[in-house]
Amino acid sequence: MVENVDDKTAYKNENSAMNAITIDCVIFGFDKGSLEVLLVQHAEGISKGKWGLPGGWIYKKESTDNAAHRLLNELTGLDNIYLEQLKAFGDPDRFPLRRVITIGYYALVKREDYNIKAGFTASDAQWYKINEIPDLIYDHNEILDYSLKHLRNRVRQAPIGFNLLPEKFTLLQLMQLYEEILGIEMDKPNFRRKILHMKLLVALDEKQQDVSHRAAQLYKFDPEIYNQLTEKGFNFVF
Ligand SMILES: O=P(O)(O)OC[C@H]1O[C@@H](O)[C@H](O)[C@@H]1O
Repeated sequence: MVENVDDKTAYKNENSAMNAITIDCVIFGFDKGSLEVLLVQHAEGISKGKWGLPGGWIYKKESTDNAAHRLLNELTGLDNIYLEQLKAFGDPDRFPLRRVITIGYYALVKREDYNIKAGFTASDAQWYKINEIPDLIYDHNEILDYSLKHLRNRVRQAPIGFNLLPEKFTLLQLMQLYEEILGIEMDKPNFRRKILHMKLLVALDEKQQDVSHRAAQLYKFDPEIYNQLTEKGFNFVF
């Protein structure tokens, strides 16, 4: 029990906390081989007309996790997303009017599985390619950069991102997924050797269909090894 804090002070502190903590969500989407981020255009307030990450204020009787899901849903229509908390961004000058700390959340989704619809305080919601991000409000470009670095570390340690591919895929599709998320170019024979060495893939007795070039072999993930690697983690060095 904290001493010397009367009810009035506690009430004041609770109110000030509600005005000093916000949520921001970085939603990465993968679509046709390209990595994108979901942004919203503000319809009101000091950032009217500008683009930023979907986020905002937390209700008094709401957990931060619930606030993240609610805000994302109200602003963009996205629902049932697995959001992971990233970290708090607390630069004293990050918000122009007063001290506001924001809690970052992030997710990586298959774009085609979701429909976007702007609502609440957003006039528009759009996916932006990762290398075509405009100037965002407040510190949102920094939050996005931090999230991207985090995502890049994560894909080297766990088989996240694999669920962005179709059930049956070619080695080239898998390599392109890694290249796009990591923002690097890979050597195909090297990638092939290393990925096959992990025994994570099952070669199918099937080839690509309806392609103009030479049809490539199709693979799928071995679910048992996939789960083992998800639990234990790995170190993907290409
Ligand atoms: O929606 P407004 O009031 O412009 O933004 C206020 C706060 O909500 C968050 O998204 C921002 O990062 C900021 O911390």
